[in-house]
Amino acid sequence: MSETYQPDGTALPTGARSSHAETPAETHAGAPGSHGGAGGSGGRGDGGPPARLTVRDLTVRFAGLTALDAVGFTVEPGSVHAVIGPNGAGKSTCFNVLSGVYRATSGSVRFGDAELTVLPPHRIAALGVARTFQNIALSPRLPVRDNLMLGRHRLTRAGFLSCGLRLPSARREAARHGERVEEIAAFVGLTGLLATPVGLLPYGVQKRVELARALCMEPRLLLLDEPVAGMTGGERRDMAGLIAAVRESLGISILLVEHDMGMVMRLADTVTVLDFGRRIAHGPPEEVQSDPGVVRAYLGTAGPDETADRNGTVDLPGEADGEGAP
Ligand SMILES: Nc1ncnc2c1ncn2[C@@H]1O[C@H](COP(=O)(O)OP(=O)(O)OP(=O)(O)O)[C@@H](O)[C@H]1O
Repeated sequence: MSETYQPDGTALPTGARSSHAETPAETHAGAPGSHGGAGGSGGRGDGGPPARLTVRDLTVRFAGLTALDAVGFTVEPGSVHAVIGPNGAGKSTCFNVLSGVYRATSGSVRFGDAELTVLPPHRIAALGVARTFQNIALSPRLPVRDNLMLGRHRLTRAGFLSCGLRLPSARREAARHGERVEEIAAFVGLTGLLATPVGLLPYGVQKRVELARALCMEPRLLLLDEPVAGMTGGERRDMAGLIAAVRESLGISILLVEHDMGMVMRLADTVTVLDFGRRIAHGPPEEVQSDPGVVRAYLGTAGPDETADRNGTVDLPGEADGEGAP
């Protein structure tokens, strides 16, 4: 891992944006890293400046099926960008290409100066791209602290031998990572739960642990795959507030796939809508919401009585219940 570690010790960028300040960061326990991080191993993923993500002509084919068809969009540094669309639209495929799990058939994904389509997942993570999953991917028997420490793994400089021998340098580094984990746990509201096995926590709290683990990677770009799926109304509100705080306090760019339209409309600066692998709309949430093509994609062409077509879980644009409100 040593080649991926950047001991820059810098703070994560503090967010300067305020257009979505409905949920102030003060509701969380301070921004981790906004006061210098936890020492040398607490630096941002690659020590570089916030980077733009540019997706161009991205195409993915599986045998005879085109899951993504020349899709393009840009995620500006420090912004929240949502990718939405009915079931099977290609959202997860897009995320899987961005994180290196799937190979693109053609097209380009640039993150800063790096071309992601040629990199394996661990190299993409090393550039500061962290991901959470639709289904929780944590170790349920391990306490929250250990799950978060796993997020620090790629930032660890000490080698196998020095860790095994418990050399002072390795101990110091482990202590710094431990402090950083505690800072991030406090920010996410998990301080009292660090010793609790993840499997014993309510679902909504587990989702927060997942987000905290992604933050432990010191990302510059967070890919959140349906972060409020399966949550209660209260849990959704908490998570929406937390995502807003991550952006406001840390300035991390966020790319979000989410079916909760209330949450998308309130959190996102820009929305890209996919349908059958094609981009059918793109722009600010309020524009996209009233786009006839988008309404048609969600409703189906047969009319509003057939709202349960491809899309049993999605609130239709304009019908958000506000549960996702930060
Ligand atoms: N590994 C794969 N092999 C073959 N087909 C796939 C694979 N992954 C996705 N697909 C197909 O690609 C299309 C897009 O799927 P994808 O999961 O990206 O859609 P989605 O928008 O994320 O849907 P959902 O909202 O239901 O998660 C679907 O037709 C799906 O069946």
